[in-house]
Parts: sequence; C-alpha cells; structure tokens
Amino acid sequence: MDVNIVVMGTESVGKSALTVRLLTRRFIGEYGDIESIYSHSFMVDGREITLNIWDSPYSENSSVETSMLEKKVQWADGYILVYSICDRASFNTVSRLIQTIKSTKDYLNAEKVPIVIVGNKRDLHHRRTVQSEEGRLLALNTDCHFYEVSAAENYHSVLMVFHGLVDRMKDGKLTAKRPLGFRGIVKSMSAVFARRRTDSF
Ligand SMILES: Nc1nc2c(ncn2[C@@H]2O[C@H](COP(=O)(O)OP(=O)(O)OP(=O)(O)O)[C@@H](O)[C@H]2O)c(=O)[nH]1
Repeated sequence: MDVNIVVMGTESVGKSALTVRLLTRRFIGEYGDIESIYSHSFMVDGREITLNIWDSPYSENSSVETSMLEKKVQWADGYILVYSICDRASFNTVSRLIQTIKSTKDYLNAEKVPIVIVGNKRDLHHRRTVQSEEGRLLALNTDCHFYEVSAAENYHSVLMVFHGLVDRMKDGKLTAKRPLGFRGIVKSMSAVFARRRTDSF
C-alpha cells in the first residue's frame, strides 16, 4: 500500500525535523530550505506500507503559499499539521489548515478525515505559550488525532505520530495514487546530508 502524506505548518515549527527524525532517527539541528518528497516503508499488520512524505519550507510569499497549499491538499491522503508549543500563531494556522483541508477534499466520512495535529518542541516547556489542553481540545472538536512531541529529544514519539496517521487512514478512505508531476523535487535522503557536510551526529 502506498500513501501520500504532507507535513504542513508555518515557518520553523519543526516540519523537517520531524520528517528527518522519522527517516533517520536523528535530529541534525538545522535543515535548510529543502523541498522533498521522501519515501519510507514499514510493516503494519504484516503488510508493507510505503509513505511518500512531502516536506516543504513555509513560504513568506502568501500567493505562493496559497497555490502550494491547494496542490498539497489535493495530493495528500493524510496530513500532519505541525505547530510549535512556543508559537501561538503557528497553532492558529493549524486550526485554519484543518478547515481548508476539510472543505477542499471530499471524504466519505468527514469525521474520519486523516489529520494528525502535532505540537512540537515539547522540550522547550519553559517557553510554552500553547497549553497541551488547547491542542487536545482542538483535536477533539475537529475529530483529529493529537500528539505533543519533541523532534529534538525523542524518536519514538515521532514514530507514533506517523503510525497514528496510518492507523487513522486504515479506517478511512485511501484514494488511489494519481500521477504526481512533482518528480523534479523528489530527492533522496543523501541530499539532506550532502548539503550539511559539517554536521556531526
Ligand atoms: N528545541 C527544539 N528545537 C526544534 C525542535 N524541532 C525543530 N527544532 C528547531 O527549530 C528550527 C526549525 O526546524 P525545521 O525542522 O527546519 O522547521 P520547519 O518547520 O521545517 O521550517 P521551514 O522549513 O522554515 O518551514 C531548527 O533550528 C530546529 O533545530 C524541537 O523539537 N525542539
């Protein structure tokens, strides 16, 4: 089974950090502006699932961001919406993204729309401006899953985010793959490391 997942959220909330954590189990600190669709496979209940994960930097240019948003929402079967617990505006954006996704895509069962809300940077609790309860309540009110994680500190919780989304998708409607037309931005993970020659793990 092949599923498309898009990781969305405003600037610097940790979209790349979460994606790279899943793929490499590592936190490398700085990620640059890398636009990529990564493939990652794992077994669930004896079946191999391949995730195509689209991670892109947030664009300051609102017209670019709006047109990309539409493409991403149409392309994806499942959504990971990330905010930083230290950034209230990023939380508000997640709330808006949920409405956009729900109004853009037709789901057989709107309550089962495969969205996972992620409050990242849990390790920075001393700078917290969004309480856990607020994230939980948003998820409850919009029928989404919710996780609070630290991509910096913990691989396992990041894994749970992606597994939680796949579980959610199993319950809902998985659409057939469409031709993507995004080959130009597909890069391998080696590109991530090639750019960061000075990284140490
Ligand atoms: N303390 C802490 N820092 C984090 C965490 N996740 C990401 N960061 C840092 O936050 C900054 C932004 O992380 P990115 O993963 O590049 O964020 P992004 O959402 O992909 O950002 P854009 O590509 O600009 O849209 C980097 O300096 C990361 O090291 C986390 O869980 N805890």
